[in-house]
Amino acid sequence: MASAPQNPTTAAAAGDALRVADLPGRGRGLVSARSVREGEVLFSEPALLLYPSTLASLRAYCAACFRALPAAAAVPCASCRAAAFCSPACAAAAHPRVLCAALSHGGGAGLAAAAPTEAVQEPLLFLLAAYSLPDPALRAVLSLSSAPPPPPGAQDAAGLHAAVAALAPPHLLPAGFSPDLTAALLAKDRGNSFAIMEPYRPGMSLELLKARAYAVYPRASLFNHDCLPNACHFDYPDRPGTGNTDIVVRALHDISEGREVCISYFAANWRYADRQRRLLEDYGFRCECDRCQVESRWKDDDDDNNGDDGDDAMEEEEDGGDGGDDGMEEEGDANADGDDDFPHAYFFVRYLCDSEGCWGMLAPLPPSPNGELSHVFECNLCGKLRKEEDAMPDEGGSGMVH
Ligand SMILES: C[S@@+](CC[C@H](N)C(=O)[O-])C[C@H]1O[C@@H](n2cnc3c(N)ncnc32)[C@H](O)[C@@H]1O
Repeated sequence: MASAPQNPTTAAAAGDALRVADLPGRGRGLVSARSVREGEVLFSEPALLLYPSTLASLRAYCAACFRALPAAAAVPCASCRAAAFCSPACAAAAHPRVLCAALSHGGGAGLAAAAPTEAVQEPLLFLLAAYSLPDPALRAVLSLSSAPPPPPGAQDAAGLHAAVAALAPPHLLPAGFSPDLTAALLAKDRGNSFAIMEPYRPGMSLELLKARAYAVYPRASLFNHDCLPNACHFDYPDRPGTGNTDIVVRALHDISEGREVCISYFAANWRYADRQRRLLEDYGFRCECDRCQVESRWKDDDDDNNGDDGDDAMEEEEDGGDGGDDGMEEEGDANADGDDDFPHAYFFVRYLCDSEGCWGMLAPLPPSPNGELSHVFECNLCGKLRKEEDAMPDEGGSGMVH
């Protein structure tokens, strides 16, 4: 398996590829402002908010850039001594100040006591990072769309608010600090955070792929969902230079001007019932995309085989969702009565990674600066590079323009 490219943002065509549009029944969305070619980088953008996924990841990764900490040369944070940086430059950049103060609380034990499980650590670390933001950035987070309220018992917003109040010095908290603001922020996290995944290394079990951090990207948060997406995102946290935590979004295939550009909020091979449940519970809408319209007519979709774990989908992309024989569709799934009932089989063959146990999406590498298409596809989860002809020996161009 070839390694992932180190500079995947090259060859973005001139001119902004996307514009924001109000779309009936979908809120805001991103629409192509011109025709887009397969593999094109639609944009890359830095995070508005970046936070460690767990307390364990705080100890393993630089608190500023989230690269793995060098074993010998890590620079401890001079204030909290609990977080560390990979270099003096990152130490100078610092880490979120409310989080830093919370890490010092109780001689360093306060945060761990308040958040004993990873399920609590993630939202608490989010809140501590969000309450560290300067006012305009906090308002930008609050301008994003909100996830629906979690089911009763799923997230204790009042308890998380009390933990922030106990851990953070009051003078560091914003004027509007309140249980309502905390609940509003948590709804933004659930609806908009992206996982920055541990990059795949050859030989690594795909089950060990975890999020090392989560990030909120203001523009990428405007992507609506489609079960047959025409774009997908990549992260390259270990690439050299600045911008290693930037999100990179690439087109899966050619997109004509005026088309909405969508990503999938979870692995694209989930079954109809699981997709609908997740989208309704975590994002508050019923999906009526072309694929769902076809699959809603299938008679025996296995509703029992869902394994949905209730995690936030956009945020928890690393969990694969379903585990085991996991409610994921196989190409030519028995649900389909025949080829006519599975018109999107092409999509699965071309864009779904075929590495064992992987559920990533394959997007073409960007066209070269002179416009030549790459014909090599990169998986956004395991990093596999696959030649186009290896997926579809008898096919020529993509044939997909939407
Ligand atoms: C990450 S935001 C996407 C941007 C959002 N539309 C906005 O106005 O900011 C997710 C929310 O967008 C809406 N959404 C996303 N995909 C949708 C779809 N296919 N159909 C209807 N609503 C959708 C839902 O309200 C969902 O909770």
